[in-house]
Amino acid sequence: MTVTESPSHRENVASDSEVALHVDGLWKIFGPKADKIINTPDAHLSRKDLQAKTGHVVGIRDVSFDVAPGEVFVIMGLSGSGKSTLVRLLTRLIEPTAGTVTLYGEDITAMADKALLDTRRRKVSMVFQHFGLLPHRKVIDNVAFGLEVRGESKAARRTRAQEMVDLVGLTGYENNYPDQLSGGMQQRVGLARALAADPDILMFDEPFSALDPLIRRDMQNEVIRLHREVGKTMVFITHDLSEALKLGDRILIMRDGEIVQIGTPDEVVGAPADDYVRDFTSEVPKSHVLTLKWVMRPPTEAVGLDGPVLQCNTIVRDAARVVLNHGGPCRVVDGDRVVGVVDDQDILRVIVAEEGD
Ligand SMILES: Nc1ncnc2c1ncn2[C@@H]1O[C@H](COP(=O)(O)OP(=O)(O)OP(=O)(O)O)[C@@H](O)[C@H]1O
Repeated sequence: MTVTESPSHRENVASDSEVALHVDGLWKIFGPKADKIINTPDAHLSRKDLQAKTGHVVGIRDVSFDVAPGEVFVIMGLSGSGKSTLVRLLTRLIEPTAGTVTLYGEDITAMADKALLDTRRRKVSMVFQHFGLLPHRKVIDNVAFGLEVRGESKAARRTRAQEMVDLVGLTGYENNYPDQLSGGMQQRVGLARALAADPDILMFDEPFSALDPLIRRDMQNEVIRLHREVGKTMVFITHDLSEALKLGDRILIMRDGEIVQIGTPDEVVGAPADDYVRDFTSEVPKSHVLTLKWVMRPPTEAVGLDGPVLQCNTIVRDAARVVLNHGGPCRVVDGDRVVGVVDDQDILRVIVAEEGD
């Protein structure tokens, strides 16, 4: 039988039981007496009430999650939801008030300064909205900067930096200075610099927010391509839902410093945890995100069917042509197991509902 595979990069998520990043009970309360507040009932007051009562601000409240090796994990929320605080806590650029962060088995929260610095240099790369390039250094030397800091030889860092410049499509611009490049190209330098260190994990804090929409789309595609090529674990912060849905294997949605939902794009759109997420996702073109799992009917009608067979993780839009061409019900499988059937009506229902949105 022919099985139509979903082309999604989401299949790259490691099924490995090893965890790349483990975050457990993480809190950040801003203010001089945060330590005193953490284990009291006050810690559970709303952000507004705690601030009114004590002058302290809850940045992050009891956040726990795991990121799998090779996963693209997106943290998404509106302004003030705590995204930047959370990503800074992960490498202790901000000290947590409580909780632990473990990177590939190493407890970041317990590290002494030297070990922490070493971890930041060797195991984690950050990409920020403001590229943070050194203006007096050429592209190649910006890309090599992290390698220089950690003492690699000039020849080794040149070779590595050139490979990274080529990887991000900047061949020929090695000797330019940052101000001779467009915003999109400067962010490519930022990506090359982050990858040059061969880190265990890449963290992106709203890297494309300052770019205009077309360049932004190019850069998102670039991240997808680079992820396919290098397979690194990525934590990506954004306030943009379409960016989150496009890039994320899973998405963590935050509000007021708390987790509202963690799920795959189709889970977030197909089964929003509450009205807040439902509101967020109401404008999303469902056929671009939902998989057949969400639209199929029970497999009872599958007996005796032949014709096309589709994997249940195929995006509805990608399955539409096959199903509509076939005309009748098609089997939906999970691996080899038949889990449902889908016909043209099931597909059209999603597409028509989308037109009505
Ligand atoms: N140093 C600080 N002192 C006091 N409060 C802070 C501090 N840093 C952040 N906050 C507060 O913590 C909350 C979360 O802020 P954070 O910047 O992490 O949100 P965000 O989701 O990244 O927002 P944005 O997208 O606007 O940057 C906000 O209420 C903010 O005012």
